[in-house]
Amino acid sequence: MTKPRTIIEKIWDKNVVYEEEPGKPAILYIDLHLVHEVTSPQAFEGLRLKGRKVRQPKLTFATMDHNVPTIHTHIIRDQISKLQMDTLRKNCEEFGVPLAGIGHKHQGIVHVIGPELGLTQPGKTIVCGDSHTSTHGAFGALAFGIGTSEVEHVLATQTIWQAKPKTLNVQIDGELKTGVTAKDLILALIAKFGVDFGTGYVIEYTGEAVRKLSMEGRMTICNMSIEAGARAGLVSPDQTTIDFLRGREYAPKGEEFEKAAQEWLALASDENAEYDRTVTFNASEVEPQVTWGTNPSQCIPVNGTIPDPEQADNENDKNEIKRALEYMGLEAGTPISEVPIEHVFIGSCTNSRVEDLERAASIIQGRKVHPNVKAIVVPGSQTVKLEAEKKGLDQLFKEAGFEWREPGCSSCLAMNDDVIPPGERCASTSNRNFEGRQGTDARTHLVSPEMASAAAIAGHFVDVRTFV
Ligand SMILES: CC(C)[C@H](C(=O)O)[C@@H](O)C(=O)O
Ligand code: SF4
Repeated sequence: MTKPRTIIEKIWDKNVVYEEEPGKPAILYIDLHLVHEVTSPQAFEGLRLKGRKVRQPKLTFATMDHNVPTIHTHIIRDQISKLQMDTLRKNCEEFGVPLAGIGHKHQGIVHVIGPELGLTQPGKTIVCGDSHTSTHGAFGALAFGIGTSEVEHVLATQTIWQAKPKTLNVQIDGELKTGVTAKDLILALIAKFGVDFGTGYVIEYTGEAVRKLSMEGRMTICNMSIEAGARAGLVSPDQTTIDFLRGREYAPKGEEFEKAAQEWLALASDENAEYDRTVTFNASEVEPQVTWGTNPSQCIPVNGTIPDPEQADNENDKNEIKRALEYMGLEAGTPISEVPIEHVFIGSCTNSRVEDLERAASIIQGRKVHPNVKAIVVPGSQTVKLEAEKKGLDQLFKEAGFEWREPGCSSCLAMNDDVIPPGERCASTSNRNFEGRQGTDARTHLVSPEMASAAAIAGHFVDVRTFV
């Protein structure tokens, strides 16, 4: 009998091309290399200087997302953004890399378009010069972010040096309650175990609650694995995965698909496979979450109050809470539901797929965005935008007073026009809330799409379960 293996080990064994000795970095073959405008310019320049080509242009796919304006996509005011996008276009032309740039029907956030085009598939090793590459792990792919020099290495060789990852089983039992989402689940998990519990590991999310999640929900939790410090996060493929991929543009077709589906299902972790570490969590206990601080673990249920630094366990925590409260302009003991907001951002690679937008729209029910709030909805891709419009979601949002924008990273980070002004507060469906993330001195509160939508209408945080 062969030893039971986790999916992480199965993908590793399949893709290692050279391993000097166990424990030392090995050369890993990369099945898909995703590229965006921010982390690729120097990598292509490096190839040019060395007279090298892109080894596998067909396994490489580029898009534009971080810098893209979301009002008029062709009017790029920021010169650095413009340069990065022009450079990507030139590089893709010169090196023969497929590009879904501005104006292309597939343009969108790199981690949204990979799955929706079916480029992301179980068992693939996937890299991108972007930390949230972990999103693709939802399909049972080993997907992780790399630095710009590694981007150059992968472009040139289609391989990367990697140390075999340690495995962490995050077993999530129970069931999410009504009104509680995958976003609340991952926020509550990070709140419980901290922003570095995944450091040095690839997480596999297992358990009943994970099996019940849609692919969109799985993408949301895998996306935020990085905020728990992990190298990557993944979910073993099952029927939900297969059903999502069938018929996608780059997925195999006909009999090829059925054959691939059998191979994909066989990649799931074997029963009794051993992990380096296991933690357990109960989904039934999760409430809708709101972050109050400047990292994702500084998070409380919507009916909770802002923590008091005086009650911290130690001096270090006390100072951290104090500093976060100061930056966020919050007082200890205030119910988070009394905190007024000025902005709402529904978007980002965490929560900008059709399902997310549908869930956010379901909260509106004829109500209007609060007069003090500016709320924007930014679909993750052109494909999402089109599909959402077919379902009439754009109308629902617009009638309620939300702005309906063009796809891109937008307010997730302050790298384009959608910057939150200093001192202003934003309920955001994105994944990072550190100081300055959405703009200098801007204050970010991470929430689910439903919670963001409810906050837009109420003008402050509110429990979606009592709002409907
Ligand atoms: C710009 C890019 C390198 C960065 C990342 O790696 O994650 C961005 O996508 C982010 O979310 O902070
Ligand atoms: S949406 Fe945000 S987190 Fe995702 S790739 Fe863009 S900037 Fe990074």
